[in-house]
Amino acid sequence: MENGDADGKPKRAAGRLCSICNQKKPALKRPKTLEQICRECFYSVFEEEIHNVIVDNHLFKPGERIAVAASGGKDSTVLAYVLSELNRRHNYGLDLFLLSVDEGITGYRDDSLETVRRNEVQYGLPLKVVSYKDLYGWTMDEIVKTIGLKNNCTFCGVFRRQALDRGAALVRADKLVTGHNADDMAETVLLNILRGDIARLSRCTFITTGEDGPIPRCKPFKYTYEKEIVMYAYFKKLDYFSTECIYSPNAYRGFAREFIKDLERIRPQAILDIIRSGENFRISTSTKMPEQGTCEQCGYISSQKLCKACLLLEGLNRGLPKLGIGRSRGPDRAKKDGKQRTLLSGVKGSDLQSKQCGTLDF
Ligand SMILES: Nc1ncnc2c1ncn2[C@@H]1O[C@H](COP(=O)(O)OP(=O)(O)OP(=O)(O)O)[C@@H](O)[C@H]1O
Repeated sequence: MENGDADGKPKRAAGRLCSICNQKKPALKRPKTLEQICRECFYSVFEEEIHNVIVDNHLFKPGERIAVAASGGKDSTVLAYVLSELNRRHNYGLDLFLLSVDEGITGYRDDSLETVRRNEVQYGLPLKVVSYKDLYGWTMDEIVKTIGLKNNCTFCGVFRRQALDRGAALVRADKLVTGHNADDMAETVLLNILRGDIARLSRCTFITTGEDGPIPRCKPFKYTYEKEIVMYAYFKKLDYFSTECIYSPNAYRGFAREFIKDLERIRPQAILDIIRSGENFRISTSTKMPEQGTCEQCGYISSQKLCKACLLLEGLNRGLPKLGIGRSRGPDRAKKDGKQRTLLSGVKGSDLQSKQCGTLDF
């Protein structure tokens, strides 16, 4: 029996000492395992789990330039901090820097970018900012004025994905890392099941994606719980921005989020189980998948003639902002749908099948 008292009862049961080091008083109940542990042991398991994920999945090679997609929020702030610590401690030999996208959302992104600018100094990581205005000629404030609140996340998700790739190319990054965490991953698995989106379901749990695209993206927090990220940021007193986007109610994802939180309350392991079931999902080899090519207009990867960003931009610039919105329809369905043809006159049939909103893709 470990650490037995004279009466034979283990000390751990009394809950007086950290269940890892058995020396210090516990400071928290670890959300992932419900163990009572001290602060130092929490830092160490939190950081070492991330290190193990990095090593086991061969995420980086020495000498690589790594862009940390930094929004100023808790996840990417903790990611930038922990990666720079691990890089030093384990000699990864990485050249790290911060990459931020300014979507042009007054009262939200301007404030969070201030946080990233402070992080640049605090962590000694150079920062590059790219903006929607420079890349696309539109800010999100202007887009929302044109299209209203509904569907604005589609524009933002598609544009951000491409903006991060373009920013990473500008600074000659070898890889991009994002702060997507285990909760985000489990939500996305659920959402892709609910939508019946087989293609995305099969790839949304990959730790690295886009190896055939402009730049590979990695998610070192794939198995890291959101609650632990918040605790880590809190105990370490990291400087991050915690306001929600003013344009993003994102109700559908919100339901999945609440459901995951309910499951977590009953059984914390549920988050990892959902990720594992997504990982074990296999598509029949006879299922036809979209072929990847490049956009005729901008040269970005696309399975259609025009990439989704160009299609959305074309709609905005032509005063038809709904042009690229909505789920794609097969050509037969589109042919039968007279209304659709009128709205999309001048746009070729295949454009209707452009990729959907990037928000369900990591
Ligand atoms: N404007 C941005 N600039 C750079 N990276 C971004 C930006 N917005 C999101 N990201 C990247 O995408 C990840 C997921 O973003 P999302 O908005 O879904 O998350 P979040 O959970 O609020 O993350 P965070 O706490 O880091 O803001 C972020 O952790 C970050 O790495």
